[in-house]
Amino acid sequence: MHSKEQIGHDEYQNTADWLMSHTKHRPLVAIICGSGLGMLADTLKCQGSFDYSDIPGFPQSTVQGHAGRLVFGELKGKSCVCMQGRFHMYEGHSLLKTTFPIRVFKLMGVETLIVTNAAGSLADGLQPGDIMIIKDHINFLGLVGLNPLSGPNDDKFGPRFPAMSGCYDKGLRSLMMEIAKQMGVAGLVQEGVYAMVGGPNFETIAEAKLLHRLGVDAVGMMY
Ligand SMILES: O=P(O)(O)O[C@H]1O[C@H](CO)[C@@H](O)[C@H]1O
Ligand SMILES: Nc1nc2[nH]cnc2c(=O)[nH]1
Repeated sequence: MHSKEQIGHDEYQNTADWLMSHTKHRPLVAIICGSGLGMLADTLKCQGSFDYSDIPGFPQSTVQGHAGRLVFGELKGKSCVCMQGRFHMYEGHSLLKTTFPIRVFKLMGVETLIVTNAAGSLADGLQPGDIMIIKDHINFLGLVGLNPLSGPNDDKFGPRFPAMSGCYDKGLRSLMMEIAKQMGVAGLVQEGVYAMVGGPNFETIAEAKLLHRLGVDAVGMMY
């Protein structure tokens, strides 16, 4: 990492404490709503929401279609927190800032993180509008050293050298497939490999061909 930026444990804790003192919800699940999925948060019951600009330490959303709001509430009886809008590196945020909310959620007791995003499909058989469940990823930024985990390690958040072989939970992936079958939309859902690039430009034709040959099924700009 070339940036010397660091965020101390206290800063994450301050934000987590502020949120916990401003909501009665104690979510175990966090959902990041990508482009086009913000309306999911509007369906939560017993809602309480905060504009990112009112939350101490939180970065700000600058992308159209990302409301910039943290919504707490119940989804099918489960307490959860939804990000209506995420932070991207192409907006000018450091990678540490793009991932800031995740560590805050961890400190609030969240155990399951569901990430969603808009992406470009490269796989044969993956049509615009289909849903791809991420089974593995290629982090092109990480491969060249641009990683939010670079810098001094905070052991309270995890080990210095985290294993990545099981980072997308198999049980949750199977559950999602099962639910798609029950809903009669299994034909629109498949598993695949996601690649993260910096954006904000979409890929050239040559880049898309290269990614496809490398085994990438969908490409996007979310970390
Ligand atoms: O759902 P999000 O994160 O916005 O994902 C994708 O959609 C936007 C481009 O259309 C980019 O922000 C890209 O990252
Ligand atoms: N990089 C990238 N991000 C996207 N977000 C939505 N579509 C795309 C795409 O085709 N490429």
